[in-house]
Amino acid sequence: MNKKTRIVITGAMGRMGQMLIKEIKKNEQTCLTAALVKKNCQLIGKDIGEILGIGKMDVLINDELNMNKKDFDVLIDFTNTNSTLKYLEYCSKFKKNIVIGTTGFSSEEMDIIKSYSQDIAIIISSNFSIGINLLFQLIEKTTQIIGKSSDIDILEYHHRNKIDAPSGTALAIGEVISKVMNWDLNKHSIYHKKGITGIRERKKIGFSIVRAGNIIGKHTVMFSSSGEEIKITHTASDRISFAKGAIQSALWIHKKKMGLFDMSDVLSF
Ligand SMILES: NC(=O)C1=CN([C@@H]2O[C@H](COP(=O)(O)OP(=O)(O)OC[C@H]3O[C@@H](n4cnc5c(N)ncnc54)[C@H](OP(=O)(O)O)[C@@H]3O)[C@@H](O)[C@H]2O)C=CC1
Ligand SMILES: O=C(O)C1=N[C@H](C(=O)O)C[C@H](O)C1
Repeated sequence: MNKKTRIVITGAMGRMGQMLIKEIKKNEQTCLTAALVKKNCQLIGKDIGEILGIGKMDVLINDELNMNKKDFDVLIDFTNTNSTLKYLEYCSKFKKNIVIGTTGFSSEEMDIIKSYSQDIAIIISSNFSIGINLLFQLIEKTTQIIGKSSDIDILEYHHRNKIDAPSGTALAIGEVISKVMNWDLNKHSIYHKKGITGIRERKKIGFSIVRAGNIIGKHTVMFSSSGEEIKITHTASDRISFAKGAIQSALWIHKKKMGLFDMSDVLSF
């Protein structure tokens, strides 16, 4: 019988961490070997399964990845940028592959992540849902056809607790559009407008951001041209869509030796 892929989850008590652990428990191809939380968390030493109400998993909540390299195959991280880079360093040291879901990295931090991919295999994706990765394809095609004759806006909506903006997904959509249009996204973006802003500039992508309630994640791309408007929207109604994609990615990257990949490699779109 094939061995299960042994997974470490960081940010175990986070919104994504909890969803990932629940899905790992259900998946016959995976098992959880560590559930990591911030230092001095009150839950350290307790069984993660019992805390999440899904039955004892014999994995005690911990704040240190003090395992030697034989204890896990892949680490999945949905925490914050500083924490992710710490775990990435650990994975590189012990030649363990990593799935990164955390968003909000600077371009310098992305360069650091890329440098580690010479030693280990890394999957990083701002959005592990299949739907958003399909949307990337739809946006690329739409931009090729009507990008030159449209004002293009990206509207993203998330829960009130999201600490980064715009979303990683919105930026990824912006990069898809910029690549087609041969633009530098940093120079071709418009953010919140206030006061007498003047007429909208052409050749710029407008970003609009909403943080409210418990919105899981919604992204709308709007192409407005004279006489018509096209809107393409993806709505995530449950974090399970992200968790399933991240776990599929962990299974995919388990045996890879090195390299930097994203969800489109896993889906082989
Ligand atoms: N790529 C994708 O498909 C998706 C990406 N995301 C991204 O994932 C990230 C997390 O999102 P979400 O789960 O909603 O956020 P949460 O804040 O709910 O979860 C993050 C968790 O990480 C914990 N944490 C912080 N530092 C450390 C550390 N050093 N070691 C271990 N745990 C730590 C936090 O603890 P504490 O609360 O005590 O600070 C928290 O429990 C965000 O960047 C978000 O944008 C989210 C959904 C999908
Ligand atoms: O913080 C979230 O919740 C999400 N963040 C990701 C992003 O920044 O794009 C993905 C998803 O939209 C949910």
